[in-house]
Amino acid sequence: MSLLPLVLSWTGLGQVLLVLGSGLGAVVAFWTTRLLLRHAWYTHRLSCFSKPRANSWLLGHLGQMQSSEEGLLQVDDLVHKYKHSCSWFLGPFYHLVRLFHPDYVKPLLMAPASITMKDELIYGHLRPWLGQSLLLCNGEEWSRRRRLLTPAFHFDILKNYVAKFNTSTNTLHDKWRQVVAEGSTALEMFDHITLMTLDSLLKCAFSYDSDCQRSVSEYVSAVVELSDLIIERRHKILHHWDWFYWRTEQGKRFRKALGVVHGFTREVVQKRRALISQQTKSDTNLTRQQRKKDFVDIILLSKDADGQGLTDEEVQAEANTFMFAGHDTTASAISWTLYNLARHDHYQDKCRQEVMDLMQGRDRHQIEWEDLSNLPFTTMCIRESLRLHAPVQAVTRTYTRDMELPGHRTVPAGAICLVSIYGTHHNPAVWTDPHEFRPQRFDPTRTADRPSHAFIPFSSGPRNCIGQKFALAQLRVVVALTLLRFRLTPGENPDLGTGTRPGGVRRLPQLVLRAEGGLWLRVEPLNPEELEDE
Ligand code: HEM
Repeated sequence: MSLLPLVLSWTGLGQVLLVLGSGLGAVVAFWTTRLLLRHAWYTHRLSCFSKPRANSWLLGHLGQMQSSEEGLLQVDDLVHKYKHSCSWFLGPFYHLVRLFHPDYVKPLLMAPASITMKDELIYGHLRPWLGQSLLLCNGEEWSRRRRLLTPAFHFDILKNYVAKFNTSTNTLHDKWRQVVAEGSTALEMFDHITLMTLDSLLKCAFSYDSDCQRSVSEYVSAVVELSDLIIERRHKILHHWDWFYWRTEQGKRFRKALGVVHGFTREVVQKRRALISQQTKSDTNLTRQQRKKDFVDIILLSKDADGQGLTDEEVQAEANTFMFAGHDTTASAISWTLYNLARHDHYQDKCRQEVMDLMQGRDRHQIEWEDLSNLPFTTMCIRESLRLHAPVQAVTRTYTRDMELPGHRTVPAGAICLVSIYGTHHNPAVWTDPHEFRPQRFDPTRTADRPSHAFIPFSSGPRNCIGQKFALAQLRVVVALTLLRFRLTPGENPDLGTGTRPGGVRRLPQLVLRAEGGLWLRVEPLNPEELEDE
């Protein structure tokens, strides 16, 4: 065999490789130059903001942000030092402005939705689960959906949910009594309360009684799994790359849980659509009214001015979002409120007295819609807890045009604005002793004492939380019924001997604010024999 063809083919291959190599080199050089120029441009445009010390001119603050107690203490330091805002960058890729003063936050949150975008860095991983839903879409598409969904959160609809909140809370309390009777001294709040919020959301969204507080529900387990996996994905930089993620163990688990959740929602929506069209054929006023009973019904029937409604896929996306956005956030808010009341027994007693006065003369513990506005002090405690332990720590936005802020500072179009709810709620320029639990701050006669955007647990402006009235109603029902039936005191994780120490917990900012090792409280039934009958 002659060596000549082999040598020739190697030479040819060498040439091909040389051409490919130089082509690839040119592409890499082009993109690197582009990235560095972009980096230089943003660095220049953001120089009007103070910049905390970075790791290097290229890596910036990469690796400095932590999802832990230390991360929150770091925000406290930034707020203390920079008062309103600072710039921050993660390698040459992401350029951020961190904002933590009401005067700086306000122009951004109040900007028209048409120029406001949700950035993919924070929200992108939710897309496979929630699709192009209200939480994630932008521009005209967002406006259309918000118009179609707003009726589902009207007072007249929320009223109907209050009975469901009572029922789910009763189940929670039955479980607590049982666990206490079996000898447990302390309970982990998040586990119990997350199941309770999922239980009530399933009732409100789909009229579905999952019994998930007492038995394992495949759907509920899948929702919890998806929430956990999203947090895990955020922390692993390689997992941000879709192609890689879907091949990992976690990616496969995510897909499996997604199958369960999407399958459930699809089935409910399709069955309900069929039921509605069947009922439309035999249309009477009665059937019309019966139909408008849960979230899926309402959004299936919702129509634009031009008579267009949402498709089945769009309804599914919104129902998934309702479950996602509603369960962890409300569970966090309820858990932290109970924790704060456990640590301040004089406020707990005062709230309990308020609820007992309200219940006087009634033969059963049932909070009605009309009662919600008659719990002023309890509501103040809830608001103060939402300030001190805001479930959502920050929201991020980008803008399609430059945004003017006080002090002649400009955020250039495309830069990520990280609005720190935690920082704003703990800014000493706005709140005296911001780390103290003081419900009096929310005395209705004192609202004029603080700037309009000092308290933003539900964000603000056009993209604020559509579910805030729903959440506040549920919070009041759960807190009121809990105080009627139980005395709360700080407890300890029996396995670790840590948890809710008198000195406080280590906070854990994930998708929502949680506590490392859980939030442990002692729950002591107040009138066991009377409550057995409920
Ligand atoms: C205490 C409980 C809650 C808190 C603290 C909370 C907080 C928030 C925040 C901060 C946002 C803005 C997110 C962003 O801009 O990226 C938001 C948006 C949203 N929330 Fe809530 N939320 C709560 C409960 C709920 C509930 C119960 C639902 C539904 C049942 C819900 C549904 C939504 C939706 C759909 C959006 C997106 C609105 C839009 O972009 O137009 N939330 N929430």
